[in-house]
Amino acid sequence: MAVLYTLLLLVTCALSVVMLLVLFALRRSRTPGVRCWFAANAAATLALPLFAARGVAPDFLSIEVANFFMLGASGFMLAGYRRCFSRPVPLRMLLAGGTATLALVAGFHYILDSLPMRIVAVSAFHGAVCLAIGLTVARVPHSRTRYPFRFAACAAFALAFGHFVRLGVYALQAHGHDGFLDPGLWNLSFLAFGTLALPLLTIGGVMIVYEELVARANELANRDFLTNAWSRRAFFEIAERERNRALRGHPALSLIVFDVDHFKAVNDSQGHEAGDRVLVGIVHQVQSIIRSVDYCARLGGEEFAILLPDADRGQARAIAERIRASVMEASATAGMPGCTVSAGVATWLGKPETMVELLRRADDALYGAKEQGRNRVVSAEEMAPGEPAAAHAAVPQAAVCAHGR
Ligand SMILES: Nc1nc2c(ncn2[C@@H]2O[C@H](COP(=O)(O)OP(=O)(O)OP(=O)(O)O)[C@@H](O)[C@H]2O)c(=O)[nH]1
Repeated sequence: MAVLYTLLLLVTCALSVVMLLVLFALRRSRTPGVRCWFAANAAATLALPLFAARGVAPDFLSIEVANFFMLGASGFMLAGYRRCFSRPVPLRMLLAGGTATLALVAGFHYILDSLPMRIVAVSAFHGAVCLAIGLTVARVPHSRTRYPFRFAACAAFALAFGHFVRLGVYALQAHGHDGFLDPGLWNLSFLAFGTLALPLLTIGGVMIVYEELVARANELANRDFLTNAWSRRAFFEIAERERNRALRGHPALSLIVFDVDHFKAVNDSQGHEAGDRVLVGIVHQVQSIIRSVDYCARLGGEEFAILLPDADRGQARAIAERIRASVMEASATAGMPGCTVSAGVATWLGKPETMVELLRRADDALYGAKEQGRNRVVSAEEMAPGEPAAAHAAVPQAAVCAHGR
């Protein structure tokens, strides 16, 4: 049986080495926490062979030094999770708890030699750390709906529970034993359970980092770098999704396309950087006007689209009008001299109309607004059939090509 315990400890050590290799691959993710998790597994790889060497190596090494590294491993694991979520690391508390635990371990070794009491002391520390990890993850917004977060929180709470049961069992001396490597159901179960602790918490952390990296990559792909509006690519995906939703019983779906008037003149007179600031300022204003369910996307250059789910013709026009008035007002006060926008509004005609066709109608209305003198809103319905400004037909056509419709 002693061989089985030693084997379990060495398998745990091997798992920590595997975790080190996995974490090494994440070193360039620049995610806070990865280094701490790496340190946690490195500390465990040092501690576990020392535990396994009990009876062979001097007691000081297999008890005090081994526990020193194992307590450090727990502390680094918590620090990793705290840093990962930009939460402060309770360094003083960890140091105080770790030092007190280590003092108790030494006391229950040199003064009153009691293995159960040493186990009680370390279980209290490891249990508290796991509980703190579980609470840290569970408090992250939306953690309940995201699998990696649920996984890490459940693992941490289960491990905390296991440590506290272990503490209780040894505190009550429910099971008599003479040594760490004694054969016994409790010993074996706790050791087998403990084997999973660090790997489980590391895997939870790695899954969270992976999820965050995917979210970051999506954000980069879907957002316009300058204005943080949705990108053109994301716009067509969102538009298709909203059209499908509209087909399922929410038929009111409208689109505003707007464009900054004489923007070339802004660039030419005030410089490209000032032009950039104008674009950012306008999107900022639009975001403060539209509803949380609406989507503002940059189609290219100084042309933007706003998709309005559950908005009929009148509501869409009212929102476009508010945007136009707000930009004009800001142009007088907020460092965007002479800046106005023209907008075209179109409301989805139902099943036969594709999003590209809707965009074409909104675009035609926009160019109608430009032709009528700019700084105004025109609805697609106001345009006579066949009126689309031929000079601008190339823009929607480009969308047709890009999206295969
Ligand atoms: N600063 C800045 N300028 C841009 C950006 N993208 C496109 N532009 C400029 O936007 C201007 C668009 O000019 P035009 O297409 O002639 O349009 P306009 O001057 O706004 O005229 P109308 O739309 O007819 O009112 C060009 O000068 C482009 O260089 C950008 O990201 N930043």
